[in-house]
Amino acid sequence: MAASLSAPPALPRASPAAARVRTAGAVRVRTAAAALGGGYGGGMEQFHREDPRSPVSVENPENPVMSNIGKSTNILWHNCPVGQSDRQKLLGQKGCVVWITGLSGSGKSTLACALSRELHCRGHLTYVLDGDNLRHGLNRDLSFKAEDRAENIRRVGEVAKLFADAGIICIASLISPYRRDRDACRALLPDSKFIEVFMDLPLKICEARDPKGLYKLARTGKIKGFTGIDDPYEPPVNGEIVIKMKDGECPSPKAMAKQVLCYLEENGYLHA
Ligand SMILES: Nc1ncnc2c1ncn2[C@@H]1O[C@H](COP(=O)(O)OS(=O)(=O)O)[C@@H](OP(=O)(O)O)[C@H]1O
Ligand SMILES: Nc1ncnc2c1ncn2[C@@H]1O[C@H](COP(=O)(O)OP(=O)(O)O)[C@@H](O)[C@H]1O
Repeated sequence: MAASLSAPPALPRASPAAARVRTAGAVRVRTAAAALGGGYGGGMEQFHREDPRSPVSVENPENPVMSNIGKSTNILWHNCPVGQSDRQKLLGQKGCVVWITGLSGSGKSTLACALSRELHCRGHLTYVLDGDNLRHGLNRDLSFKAEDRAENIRRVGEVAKLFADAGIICIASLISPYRRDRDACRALLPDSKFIEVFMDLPLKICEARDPKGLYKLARTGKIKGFTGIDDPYEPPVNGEIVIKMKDGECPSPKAMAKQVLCYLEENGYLHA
């Protein structure tokens, strides 16, 4: 239906790909103006996809769909002939994200490592994305104020999604204190590929552990905005897995890992 359409009058700084498709005379473009609701007039709006993030299948190379996403203009989704299901078959598992959330000191990293080890021993490919570690590199420009935590979680959600797409069991271990940010990650991973694990341990226990001495610093005002002390933690409402105390005891790292492992087994993630 777009074959009769011509390119909009002033396509801002066309990429080589855009130039290529324009000379083919069959351009469908979602412009920055259109993205803002202005459009180019002439019915360009009709070519918007409902979800500009969803992959564009370039089934008809004569008629590709150009998109503007965020600050990226004139971009085109390229499909690869080897897909997620091919990689999953190769690995004998389903790519997914095990998202571990909870207070500092609740045992997120301990569970992430124990789970990764258990899965590895059973021949499964995993990768751990640990909040502390990522803040040494990818997220080193981010602080602990709310908008930076949100950006932290957004980036890790996107990276985790790539790992899951690669067929890997990605274990993300971050405080991720705000429900909205975690839910946004869940939305990135449909088909139950986002498994939220809540470390439901009382603040008192986490604070007593205080392996890095951060709670002490927060209590004396030397760290501001510390989660659980003077910054909020919003527990999951409908998470898949809850790790909690039993008879006043915290389950051992192995027991916590087993709980998650059973979930993965029972829900078919450990088979392609
Ligand atoms: N203000 C404040 N609040 C919470 N945590 C703090 C803060 N400052 C430093 N730290 C240390 O940073 C680790 C948490 O990083 P995350 O990336 O997981 O945090 S978040 O998800 O963006 O909230 C966290 O690591 P864990 O103890 O492993 O959770 C802390 O060691
Ligand atoms: N299940 C557990 N039983 C006993 N101690 C634990 C358990 N999980 C973690 N710990 C201890 O608690 C402290 C905090 O654990 P950690 O995994 O670093 O938490 P987080 O990543 O949530 O900050 C560490 O000293 C760790 O050894």
